[in-house]
Amino acid sequence: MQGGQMIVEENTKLSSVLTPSKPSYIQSLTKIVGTLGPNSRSMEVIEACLKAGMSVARFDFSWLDGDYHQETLENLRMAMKNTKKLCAIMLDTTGPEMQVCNKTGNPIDFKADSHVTVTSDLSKELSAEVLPVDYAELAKMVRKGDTVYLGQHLFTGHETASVWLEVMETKGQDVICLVRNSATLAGSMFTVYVSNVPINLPTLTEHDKQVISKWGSRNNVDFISLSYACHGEDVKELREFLKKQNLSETQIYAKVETVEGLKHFDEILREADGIIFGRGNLGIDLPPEKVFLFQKYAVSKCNLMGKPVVITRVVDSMTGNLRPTRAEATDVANAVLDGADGIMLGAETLRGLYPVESITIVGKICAEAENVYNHSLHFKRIIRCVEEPMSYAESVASSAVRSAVKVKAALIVVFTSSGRAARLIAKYRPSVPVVAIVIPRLRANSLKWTLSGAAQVRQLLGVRGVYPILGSPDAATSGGEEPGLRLAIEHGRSVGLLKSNDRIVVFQKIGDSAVVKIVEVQGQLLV
Ligand SMILES: Nc1ncnc2c1ncn2[C@@H]1O[C@H](COP(=O)(O)OP(=O)(O)O)[C@@H](O)[C@H]1O
Ligand SMILES: C=C(OP(=O)(O)O)C(=O)O
Ligand SMILES: [K+]
Ligand SMILES: [Mg+2]
Repeated sequence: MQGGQMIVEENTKLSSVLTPSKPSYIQSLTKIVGTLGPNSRSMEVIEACLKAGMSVARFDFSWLDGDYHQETLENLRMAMKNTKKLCAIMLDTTGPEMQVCNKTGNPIDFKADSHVTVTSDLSKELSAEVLPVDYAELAKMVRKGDTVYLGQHLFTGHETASVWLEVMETKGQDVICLVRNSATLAGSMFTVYVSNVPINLPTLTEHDKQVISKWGSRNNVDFISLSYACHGEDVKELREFLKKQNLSETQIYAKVETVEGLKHFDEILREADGIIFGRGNLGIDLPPEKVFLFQKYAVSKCNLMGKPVVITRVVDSMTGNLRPTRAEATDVANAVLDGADGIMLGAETLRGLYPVESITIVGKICAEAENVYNHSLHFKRIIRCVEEPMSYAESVASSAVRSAVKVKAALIVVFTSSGRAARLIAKYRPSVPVVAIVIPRLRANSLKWTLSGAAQVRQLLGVRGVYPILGSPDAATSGGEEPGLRLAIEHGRSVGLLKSNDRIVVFQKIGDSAVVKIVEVQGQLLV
């Protein structure tokens, strides 16, 4: 393998900048998580989002109730049926978050250098001078000089969409603040965030537990995004809770978005199934010049562990514009070059004017970055860090990725039940798509038999480069290995990823051994 030491392939040609990329069935190997809300909840818009490349839908319970999200989810289900595109479901917890309710929905103008009283007295009316917040301990937790941010639900980095307040003094349950920038806040709810001051509530609140046990169970959610994860223990606690709710298959993505989370990043990563790198809040907790540094560390650690990592808040300005800023577009590409598995869109899809365009443009940027991503450098870095002796599966999975490069394969096919084998292949970041055939398993509890597989398929939709399909439970037993492989080839052909004489690399475990083989599309064995 070549590649050199640069983060992009050293043989990248300047002329490629001017060459338009060919459209492909796969918009990008990097996955796109879209937050669904008022501007992205109709079946038509969701269909367009799926076609544009959204493969995970986030339901943010910081805002509105289960009935509202249920309606959106029903639309998503119809949209999946109509487009024949799968999408995973992510429930995002509220966590210890403070909110201001704007009952009238009228926009509120804040003027720089004016004063505002933030109070926990909820009988007070909301205005540009008084902000009632749903947290009784607020005045006790802040001190003179602290910074309080106030923004629309999913506040963006735009100073015109969020307000920065400086604490002057506290009086009883009131906090008197100086308004630092002029802004107009619209919408029915504003989020309040005090930079670097932990709020005295558990990461998984009682409200979150209720939402998970009702909405999460009813819909068998694929992922929980655990907001404000601060310790490995937070993830463990949620895992225990999920078991009790009969949701033990649900994966946990810890949203690391505070300095507390940063301090305990390694233990959080150990416990979680994936990480959401929440730059919205982190961008407030950390000085702007430090965020990239944590991003590099976090993405690299996730890559080494082979756990998916999703970067948030990339194209904030697309909330109101058809094009991202130059800095945002470059930032998306850099997240891909860092090694991110996914990009999460928040305000852009939830309440932005251009949800579909935001997904499309992010997908295009990701695809361009993937084209020049230095896969071999990544491969070498990962393999250097795996302890020896390697597990057989890891050794063979990495060989599968290497073989795919050497024989210029068009696809890698992997058989998996839990999804583990597909993640192992993805860890080595192949430059070609990985079609994961998920073989369902029959499971029994004291009451009934169930087939696993559907959740594992959807969960792989969050892993860079992996395209899961559900195999048949008897593929492994009836007629040997061919039916499963045929399914992958037919799928690859039908979507234009494979043509005659293309080679594919197959990774599978048979009994206790893991094997790689190289197959030509006609079915003729080359090796
Ligand atoms: N060619 C094939 N066709 C159909 N099923 C296969 C084929 N190769 C392997 N399998 C089955 O796929 C499943 C993969 O599961 P497993 O090896 O446990 O992966 P993981 O550890 O990722 O869950 C096994 O049940 C295996 O028998
Ligand atoms: C994704 C983030 O948080 P939220 O869930 O509030 O959108 C973030 O802070 O980047
Ligand atoms: K949330
Ligand atoms: Mg956040």
